[in-house]
Amino acid sequence: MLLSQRLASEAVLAVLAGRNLSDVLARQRQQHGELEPRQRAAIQDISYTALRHYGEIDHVLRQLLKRPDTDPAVRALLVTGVAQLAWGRAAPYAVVDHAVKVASQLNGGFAKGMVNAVLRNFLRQKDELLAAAAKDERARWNHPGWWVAAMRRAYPQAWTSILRANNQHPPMSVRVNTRRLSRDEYLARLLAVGIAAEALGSAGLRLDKPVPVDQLPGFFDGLCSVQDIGAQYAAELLDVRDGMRVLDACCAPGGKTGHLLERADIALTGLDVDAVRLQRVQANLDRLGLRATLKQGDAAKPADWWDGQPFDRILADVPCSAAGVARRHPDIKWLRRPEDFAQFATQQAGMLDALWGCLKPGGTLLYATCSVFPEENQAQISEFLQRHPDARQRVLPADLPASGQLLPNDRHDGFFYALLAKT
Ligand SMILES: C[S@@+](CC[C@H](N)C(=O)[O-])C[C@H]1O[C@@H](n2cnc3c(N)ncnc32)[C@H](O)[C@@H]1O
Repeated sequence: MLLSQRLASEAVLAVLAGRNLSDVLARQRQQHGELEPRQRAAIQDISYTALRHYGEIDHVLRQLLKRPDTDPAVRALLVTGVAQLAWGRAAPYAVVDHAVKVASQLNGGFAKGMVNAVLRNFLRQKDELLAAAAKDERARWNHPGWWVAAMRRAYPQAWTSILRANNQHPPMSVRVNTRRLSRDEYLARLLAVGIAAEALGSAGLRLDKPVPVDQLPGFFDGLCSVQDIGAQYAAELLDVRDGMRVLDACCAPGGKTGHLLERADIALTGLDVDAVRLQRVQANLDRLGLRATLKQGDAAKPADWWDGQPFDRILADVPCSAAGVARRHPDIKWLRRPEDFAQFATQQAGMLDALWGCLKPGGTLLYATCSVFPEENQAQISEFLQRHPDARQRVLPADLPASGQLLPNDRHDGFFYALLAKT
């Protein structure tokens, strides 16, 4: 556990310094080839728990630390230690003992005694400290105050359930490759190996409990993909038909690309600005036995990659704050800044405007984000409609909220969809 605690605290330190948790964990795995699967799982578990509860932990540490200028590496070690003591399964004495050993390796070990004292004080006063944290808004909701305020403004009824959902463990869902077998046939195969699931949507199954992908029957042979139920609406909404020319404009890692190709025999171009992420799209298509033309390029600059032949359908699954999937990436809550939204909005508007020019009259563009912030969603679309008199926003099918805004819950993540028809 010593190495797991050290690497988890280093991951939290990196996130608090502004880095993306998935990237940091991936880098650690490359650098520490010796890590066993259970250690990798422990590092992920500790760092995710620490960031899920960071508002509370930060509040607790402000009470326990005498000096506000604690060394950041030592503080990150305390953050992970408190997370383990409050929400972990490891024996408290082992957590404290190992944290002290990690501290002895940091900067000459000056903080050993302090780490020991702070963690023991936390154990002694845990209930009172957590009760005090529950009275502070940032700590109680484990979100930055500006985020809490924004959700309250945008969703006067639902804001508490959104924030609560963001702090829960996400559900795991699969999409059945219906070119190979039906949803119900795959459900029977899951049940046969003891994996219980509920059918949702035309190809979706939400598992009662997450499982490693290698336990999913036929996963490596392309019988299914792991994909949130909310994300599975995209391909359904775009309503692709045999023979259509389709552009998946921000396609990596290819979750929706695969789904579009499973639904009809289409000529699909998958575009992404990130060449490394495009390799994952190809790997996903290979696993599913599907084909697309993949191109690296900027969706806002069609002149660099477009042959001038208009598309019947365009999926614009644009980069966004990812606030709707914060429970899958708990670092997001602490990495985003209010000023990021103006930048996202400018980028999204640039892509939408450019992609609109690539769509056939009579064609449809689906704008999608995994966000719950209105400025990236309907506000963005309302401005787009002002700029483009040849665009109409279509009514969504009745099984989706009329607003297009899916909020995170126990069935799916938070997503936004707007279907735009070109007259
Ligand atoms: C939300 S993700 C797409 C997820 C994908 N559609 C799926 O279902 O698996 C957004 C993607 O947009 C890509 N991206 C960011 N800026 C871009 C740009 N200017 N042009 C094209 N792709 C871009 C990112 O690399 C990222 O892969």
